[in-house]
Amino acid sequence: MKKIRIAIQKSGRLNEDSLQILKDCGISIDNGKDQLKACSRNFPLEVFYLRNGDIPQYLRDGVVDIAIIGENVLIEKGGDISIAEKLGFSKCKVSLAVPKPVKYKDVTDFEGKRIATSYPNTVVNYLESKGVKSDIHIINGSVEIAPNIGLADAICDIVSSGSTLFKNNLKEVEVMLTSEAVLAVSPLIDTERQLLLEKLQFRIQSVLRARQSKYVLLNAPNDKLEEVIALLPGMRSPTVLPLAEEGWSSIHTVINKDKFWEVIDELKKAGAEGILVCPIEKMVL
Ligand SMILES: Nc1ncnc2c1ncn2[C@@H]1O[C@H](COP(=O)(O)OP(=O)(O)OP(=O)(O)O)[C@@H](O)[C@H]1O
Ligand SMILES: O=P(O)(O)OC[C@H]1O[C@H](OP(=O)(O)OP(=O)(O)O)[C@H](O)[C@@H]1O
Ligand SMILES: [Mg+2]
Repeated sequence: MKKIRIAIQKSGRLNEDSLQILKDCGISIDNGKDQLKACSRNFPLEVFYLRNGDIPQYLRDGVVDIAIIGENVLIEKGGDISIAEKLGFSKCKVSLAVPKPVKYKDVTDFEGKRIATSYPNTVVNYLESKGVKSDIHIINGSVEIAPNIGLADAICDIVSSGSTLFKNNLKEVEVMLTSEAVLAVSPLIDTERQLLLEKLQFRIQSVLRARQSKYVLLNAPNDKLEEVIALLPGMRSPTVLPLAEEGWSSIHTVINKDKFWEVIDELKKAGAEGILVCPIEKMVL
């Protein structure tokens, strides 16, 4: 039987979360340190540990079938490669920034300016779409220092918390794109491995759904049930079970983890007590 070949980042920001999502999908990987290739014991899958920036080419050549990679890298180097799934981690933006004291009007301010970046295609395409032509300087790391050492007038790089920009006295002036980790697919994947991809995607979707949700249990007096239930959008409708104490019920439901904090005060006001919130491991619809 063929194995599906997945590329994940060898080391860096995506490595740990990529391995974790495979683990949450019940896929165990024999992971010797410093190995470049590993196999799963319980799923027909081979893992290749590669540099993030090299992955689009491996996908294009069909050396790997799928990959976990930053969407921003696909936009820069792999416009032809399709995305099977957004994975919800490593969220960031790719933005243009200028020194804080610069008075910024609009994107035409970049006309003829020197921009340092590791994302030349992304910048050129963005500026071209606005009819702006700049002078692009490609550098591979510590991009934010470029304006301070006189190498460039502006930069384009990843922004997350904004603290790297802040430390270098820069301000974000244009957000070109938002990105997160994605599951990307080689255009050359064969039919047999496509079926394995579908199995893997089924598992990933159950894991991602579960990560977004909480299992909530609470008690409420019977005369308040309707009011409490109206506040709880569940998978279908909540389970209601009688408590040993007469006149009270226990309500069980699944709720979006962010939604829970929005309704907690209202639930208490409506008469809910003993509220328990539990993690969900997998969620199959
Ligand atoms: N500060 C950040 N916050 C959130 N996500 C980020 C951040 N920086 C990078 N990322 C995301 O993680 C990906 C990997 O970033 P990382 O810095 O680990 O690797 P790299 O140096 O770009 O790649 P390589 O593996 O080729 O050395 C980026 O492509 C981006 O999608
Ligand atoms: O807005 P922030 O939260 O400060 O994050 C943005 C920074 O994170 C990334 O660098 P990283 O730490 O990955 O270092 P690198 O340049 O060595 O890749 C990116 O290149 C930015 O410099
Ligand atoms: Mg980085």
